[in-house]
Amino acid sequence: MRVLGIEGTAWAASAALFDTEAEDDSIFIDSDPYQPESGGIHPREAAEHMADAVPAVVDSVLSHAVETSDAGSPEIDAVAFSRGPGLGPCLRIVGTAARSLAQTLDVPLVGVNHMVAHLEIGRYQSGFDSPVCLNASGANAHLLGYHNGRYRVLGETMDTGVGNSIDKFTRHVGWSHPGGPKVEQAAKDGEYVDLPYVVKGMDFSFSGIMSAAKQAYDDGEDVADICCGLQETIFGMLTEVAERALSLTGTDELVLGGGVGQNERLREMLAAMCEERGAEFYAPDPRFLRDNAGMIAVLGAKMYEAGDTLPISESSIDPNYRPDQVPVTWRGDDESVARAVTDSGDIRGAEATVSFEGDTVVKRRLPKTYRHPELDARLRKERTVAEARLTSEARRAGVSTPLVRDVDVQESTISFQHVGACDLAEDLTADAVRDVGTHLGRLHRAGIVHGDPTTRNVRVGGEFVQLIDFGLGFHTGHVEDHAMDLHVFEQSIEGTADDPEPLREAFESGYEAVGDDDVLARLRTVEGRGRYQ
Ligand SMILES: C[C@@H](O)[C@H](NC(=O)OP(=O)(O)OC[C@H]1O[C@@H](n2cnc3c(N)ncnc32)[C@H](O)[C@@H]1O)C(=O)O
Ligand SMILES: Nc1ncnc2c1ncn2[C@@H]1O[C@H](COP(=O)(O)OP(=O)(O)OP(=O)(O)O)[C@@H](O)[C@H]1O
Ligand SMILES: [Fe+2]
Repeated sequence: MRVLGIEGTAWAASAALFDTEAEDDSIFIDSDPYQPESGGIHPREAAEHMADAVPAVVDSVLSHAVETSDAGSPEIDAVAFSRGPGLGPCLRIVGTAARSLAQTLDVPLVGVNHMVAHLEIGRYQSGFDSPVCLNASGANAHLLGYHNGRYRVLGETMDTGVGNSIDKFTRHVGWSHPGGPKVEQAAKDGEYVDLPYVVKGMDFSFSGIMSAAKQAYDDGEDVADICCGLQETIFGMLTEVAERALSLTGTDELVLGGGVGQNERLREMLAAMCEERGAEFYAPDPRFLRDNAGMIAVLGAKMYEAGDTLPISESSIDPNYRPDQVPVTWRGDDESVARAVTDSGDIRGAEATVSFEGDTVVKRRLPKTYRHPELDARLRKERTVAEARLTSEARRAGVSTPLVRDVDVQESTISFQHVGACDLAEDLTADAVRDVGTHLGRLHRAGIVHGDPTTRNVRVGGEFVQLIDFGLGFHTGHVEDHAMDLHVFEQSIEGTADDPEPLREAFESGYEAVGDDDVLARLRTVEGRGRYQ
C-alpha cells in the first residue's frame, strides 16, 4: 500500500510517501519550512507560505512516486492530510490541496489528527504495544494513553504549549524563531538557576516560569544561565509527569513526539528516568519528531487499512481538533494503556519507593538522576516537609489520612501507618469516589490542596477511604487551585475508567456536600483551558 501524506498545520509545508511494501518500509519526505522574518509565526504569512510550498512538495513526492513504481504512474492508494489541530488559514490550504489531489488520483481521502500522528509514528517505529506518549511540541504539551477506543489525555499544559513558551522567551531576548534550538545551544555554557517549578498531578503550567525567566533576563542575569535553568526546570517537569503517567497506568513503555522532542537534554532525561524504573523509551529520529508529512502518511495508512476514510463533503478541517476526540479505528478494543500493576514487596511510585515494615510504610524520595542535583535536592526536601505536615493537618481538618510516625528530612524519608487494602485504582467504586469528593471538600475548606489526587493516591478497603501522598500539596484559598485539584482527580478517572461519567458525578456530589459551589463552577472553565494556544 502506498499513501501520500500532506502536512501543513503551522510552519512545515510537507509531503511524504509511505510505501508499506517497500523493503525498508521507506518513508520519503519533502518539506519546506516557513521562517518568519521577525517575531513568531504569523498565521497569514504562514498560510501564504503553505499556498506556495504545498503544491511544490506534493509535486516532488508525486515524481518520487512515479520513479519508484513499475507502472509509470504514482500508484497512490490514498491521500492523507492533517485535519487539525493547527492554524485555520494553513489547514484550509492543506485541506483543499488534499481534496483536489484525492479527486485527481481518484483515491480515498484520510483526515489525520496531527497530535495523534506525533504519537503513532513513535509507536509504529518502536514496535511498542500500548505506550504512554509524551507529546512535546510547539503548540501542545500532553500525555496520551490509549484506553477503550480513544486516546485519553492523562495530563497536559494548563497554559501554552512547551515550544511556544520557549519561543516567547527567546523573542523577549531578541533571538530569531524558532527559539528551542538556540536555548539548547546556549544552555550548554550556562549554570543552573532556580525557576518556579509547577506540576499538579500530571498537569503542569509554564506561564510562571516564563515570567520569571524574562524577569531574570531584564534584571541582568546571564542568558546562558537562564537557558540552563529553563531547560532543567521545564524538561524536569515533563519527565516527572511522564513518570507519573507510567506509574498511574502501570505501563512500562514511553514514546516521545513533537518538535521539542529533538532536544537532546529532554531525551536524555526521559531515557534516564525510564532506565531507572525499568521502562523502555523510544524517541523517533528528529525528522519524524518535528512536524512532517511522514507521520501523517504512516497514520493515514493505518486509518485507510481500517476503512477510516472521509467523503469529500465531510472533510472539513478543525483547528481545535483534540486527540481525545478521535475514534481510534485502527487499534483493537482489548489493547489498553491501563494494565494491572503487580506489586511484589516494595513499590516504586512516581516519586518515591515505598516499603512495608509490619504495619508501617516507609516512603523514601531517592535522588532522581535525570534532574539537576540542585533542583532534585530542593524538590525532595520541599515535598518531604510538605507531605509530613499536610498529612497531619488534613487529619485535623477531618480528612482520613495515615498517621505520620517519623520524618527524616535529611534522608527525605517518612514513616506512615499502613492504611487500606488497595489503591482506589484497583477497586474503583462510586461510593469510594464520592468519599474522595467529600474529603477534598473538607481539605479545601481548611485552605489546603492535595496537589496530586489520583486514583493511586487514595487507599480503600479499610474503615475509611484515606488520602495519601500530599507531597505536592500546599496552603491556598484560591478557587482556581481548588478547581485544579478536582480536575486532576477527574483526569485520573477518565484516563483509566471504562465508564467515567457516573464516577465523575459521584465525585462531584461528594464534593458539593461540603465544598464550595464556586469551585465546581471554576472546574468547568479549567477543563476547557490551555489547549492549542
Ligand atoms: C499543531 C502543530 O502545528 C504544532 N506543531 C509544532 O508545534 O511544530 P513542531 O515541529 O512539533 O514543534 C516546533 C517547536 O519545537 C521547538 N524546537 C525545535 N527544536 C528544538 C530543540 N532542539 N529544543 C527545544 N525545542 C525545540 C521549536 O522552538 C518550536 O517551538 C504542534 O504539534 O503542536
Ligand atoms: N500509608 C500507606 N498505607 C498503605 N499503602 C501505602 C501507604 N502509603 C503508600 N502506600 C502505597 O504505596 C504507593 C505509592 O505511594 P505514594 O503514592 O505515596 O508514592 P509516590 O511515589 O509519591 O507515588 P505517585 O507520585 O506515583 O503517586 C501507593 O499507591 C500505595 O499503594
Ligand atoms: Fe507538531
